Amino acid sequence: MSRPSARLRVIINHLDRHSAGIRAAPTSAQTVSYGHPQRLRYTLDNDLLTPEQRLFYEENGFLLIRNLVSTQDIDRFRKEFERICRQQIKVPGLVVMRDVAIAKSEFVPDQRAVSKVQDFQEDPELFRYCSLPKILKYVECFIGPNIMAMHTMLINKPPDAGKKTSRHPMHQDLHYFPFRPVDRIVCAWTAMETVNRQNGCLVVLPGSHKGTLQEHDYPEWEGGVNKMYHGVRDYDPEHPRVHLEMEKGDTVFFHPLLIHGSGMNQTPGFRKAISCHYASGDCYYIDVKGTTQENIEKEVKEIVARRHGVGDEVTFKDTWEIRGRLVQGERISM
Ligand SMILES: CC(C)CC(=O)SCCNC(=O)CCNC(=O)[C@H](O)C(C)(C)COP(=O)(O)OP(=O)(O)OC[C@H]1O[C@@H](n2cnc3c(N)ncnc32)[C@H](O)[C@@H]1OP(=O)(O)O
Ligand SMILES: Nc1ncnc2c1ncn2[C@@H]1O[C@H](COP(=O)(O)OP(=O)(O)OP(=O)(O)O)[C@@H](O)[C@H]1O
Ligand SMILES: O=C(O)CCC(=O)C(=O)O
Ligand SMILES: [Fe+2]
Ligand SMILES: [Mg+2]
Repeated sequence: MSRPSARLRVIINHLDRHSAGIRAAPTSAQTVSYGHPQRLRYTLDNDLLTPEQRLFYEENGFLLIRNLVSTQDIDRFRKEFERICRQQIKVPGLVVMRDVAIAKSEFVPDQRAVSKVQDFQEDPELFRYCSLPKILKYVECFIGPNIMAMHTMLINKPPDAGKKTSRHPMHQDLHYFPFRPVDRIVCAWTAMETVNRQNGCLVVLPGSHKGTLQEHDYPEWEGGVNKMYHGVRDYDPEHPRVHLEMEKGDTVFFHPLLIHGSGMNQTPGFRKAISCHYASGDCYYIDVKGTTQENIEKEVKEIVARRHGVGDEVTFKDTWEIRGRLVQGERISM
């Protein structure tokens, strides 16, 4: 086997060939602090990723690690989710979402109708996922040692009710985030059971993380679209895509500009996954006024106003600052 440094050089040469003219010339400060100036842009120097894994993330915007989270942990997360659905515990701040096809029907929804819980940062059992050392070791490779858990979800994709509302339109997660820099944000998404095309696995557009943030809107889907499920406008269904079929415990890390979605669940089971979006403790908030993110800011503020009876004094930034939790290192500017 060749020495890692030699293999890394091969990767850097490869990246140079493929990105000539795309990246700005590095400043001398960047040359000093990174060693591989601006070439390995999406990953940081670390002892965990192989050069091949680094190159894969650099080029594709995601990295799939098989069998990362133990069956025991996942079974505990599932039990806790069931306790929440049965309303045996109440978690402050938790958002429980039902599929729009069920929410809008006469049918009185029982616990099986929960399609997603979000913001479980106050549930110690579910939040354990966000602090798992094996997850954080990977997260550190992308965003560095100061790690904030910004957004948490357990997705329980329901059997499609016949209107294709169980789909998640193609989107970039950055659309929802008023913080930067973009390359110091990463999502960890773990399959809680076999996830395949039948039950609606993640679908990604490899390399789309190298683009910019696109305009997002509700897709024009006949059967309806779930609240806040914006999709990239002018999505081209012909674009090459990859279906990420995963087994229980497999975990994918992906960049917030990676265009992704998930297909409909054509099985009778509820497809489960748990995820957390992390940002570096030295990220900073931006004002989204005048940007494509204005529409999601408006919607979030309306929901917060309705739920908490507050007005304009609660900002988009506030809603993120309140939810963010430090899981490693220092909270510097978040
Ligand atoms: C990277 C990451 C950030 C990306 C994402 O997370 S994308 C998805 C983002 N999703 C969210 O943030 C969750 C948003 N959902 C929520 O906040 C809630 O579930 C709400 C939609 C506000 C509903 O909550 P809640 O008020 O408790 O429910 P209610 O039963 O009282 O319903 C109030 C009105 O909302 C409607 N509704 C409920 N669930 C959905 C739905 N899934 N899609 C569309 N409309 C829905 C419901 O029918 C009702 O409408 P009206 O009867 O007032 O017309
Ligand atoms: N018009 C559209 N706009 C935005 N996203 C779309 C559109 N059509 C499909 N998608 C998205 O593309 C992804 C794949 O959807 P689809 O329902 O075809 O699933 P699939 O996994 O390809 O299923 P199958 O195996 O049946 O082809 C999902 O994220 C879906 O929401
Ligand atoms: O689990 C899924 O279907 C993907 C959800 C997703 O991408 C999101 O909520 O941002
Ligand atoms: Fe997403
Ligand atoms: Mg399809």
